[in-house]
Amino acid sequence: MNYARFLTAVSAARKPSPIRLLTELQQRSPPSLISLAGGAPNPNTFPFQSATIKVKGGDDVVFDETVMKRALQYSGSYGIPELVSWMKNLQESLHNPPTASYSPEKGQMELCVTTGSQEGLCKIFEMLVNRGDNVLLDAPTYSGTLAALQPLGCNIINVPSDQYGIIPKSLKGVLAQWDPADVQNTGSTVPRLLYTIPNGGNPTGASMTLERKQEVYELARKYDLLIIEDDPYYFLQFQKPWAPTFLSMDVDGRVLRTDSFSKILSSGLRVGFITGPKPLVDRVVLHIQASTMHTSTFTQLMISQLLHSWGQDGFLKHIDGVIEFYRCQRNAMLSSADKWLKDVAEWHPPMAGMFLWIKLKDIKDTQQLIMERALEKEVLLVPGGAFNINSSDPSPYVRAAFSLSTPQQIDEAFRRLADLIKDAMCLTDSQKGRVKGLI
Ligand SMILES: Cc1ncc(COP(=O)(O)O)c(CNc2cc3ccccc3n(O)c2=O)c1O
Repeated sequence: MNYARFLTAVSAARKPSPIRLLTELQQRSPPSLISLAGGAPNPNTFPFQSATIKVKGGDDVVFDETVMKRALQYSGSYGIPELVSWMKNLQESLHNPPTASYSPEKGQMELCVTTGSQEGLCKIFEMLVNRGDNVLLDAPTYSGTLAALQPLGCNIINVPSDQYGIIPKSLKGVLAQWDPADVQNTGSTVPRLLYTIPNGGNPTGASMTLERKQEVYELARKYDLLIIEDDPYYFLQFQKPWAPTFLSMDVDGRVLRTDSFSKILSSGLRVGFITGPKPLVDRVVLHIQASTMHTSTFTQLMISQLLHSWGQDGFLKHIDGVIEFYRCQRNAMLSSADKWLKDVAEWHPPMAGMFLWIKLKDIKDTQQLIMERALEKEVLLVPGGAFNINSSDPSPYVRAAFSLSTPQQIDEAFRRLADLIKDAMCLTDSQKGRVKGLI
């Protein structure tokens, strides 16, 4: 892979920070080293002494005075070594990436910790996307991705998809407007990136099949695309075996995968991961050095202690409990949807994630209906337009999350939604004319 062709001028210009290099060096040196180098504050001046974080059904996370001093101090930009190595081992166990055994220049699997996968996405886009670039993704998509991408001034090209994710034949059709031979030419307009959410898509709940991933990967090889596999719902797949990932089939070193602990350990701790080819992950780390320096050492140590006490088996056992919770929530939402909405809406049961993507049958655009009239009925959902490449494009969909409300609240919410839709349908034609989005 020629990774240089993917980098923006800004990313290519990034250089290692000498100070950060010293921190990495010091972290790898024996305690006998005496450093007068780093401008780090003396932790003896910090007011926090120790901490014990109680863990449900497990060993507490204990920060004694020594650990607390480390937790409160600067750390390396890749992430603290013990967390990075634990995660690398997990990625190798789960995905067995071909790149794990590659040389660095060939795209060896590298991993860095990010402050949520949102930071990972933002820095990946800023590393790869120039103004005017063509970027491929299957819309509707996560609004946070659009928020990170659109200000970069790229041209987002939609790839048709359905409840099983990207439709390979449609991707082939979109790419057919370019000649793969043009790919390496400077000034080529061939897209260089394909972004997708392969499991429990946000907002659609769609999950890609292995066959589709394989076809998409082959097209990415043909047109030399990087695949950004944004997979925060990977651990929320309701059926096993979990779908093989793009990372697991990445023989070329063309997959950048973002993972997140938000849906399984904590969203407020803000810990995510990028796994991908070393030449690209290293560039993201240079950006981290110049921006946040690193994700909070305290939260990394907290999570690392937990994961080391659990081991991979304990972690996966915890995940099983999380999956059971969301499966019950999903089933509750599906049963309430059947009960209240089947005459006025349609949907596909999600096989992962935390969202139900509901198409209202007689509504052209849900924006006004939800943002004004739903609030009167005291029910809140996200109107589908928020997930469109052009948010002002009408959307007959609403996104309903089954993560936080109880089954009883979900049932009452859908009763109110059904009420709202029927009210809207009973409007006279002239009244309908005044409510934007009604067919
Ligand atoms: C596909 C996809 N990729 C990346 C992320 C970011 O997750 P991170 O690891 O926590 O940074 C997400 C998080 N999605 C959401 C977050 C959120 C936060 C506050 C309030 C509402 C939120 N809604 O609605 C969301 O969908 C996601 O769905």
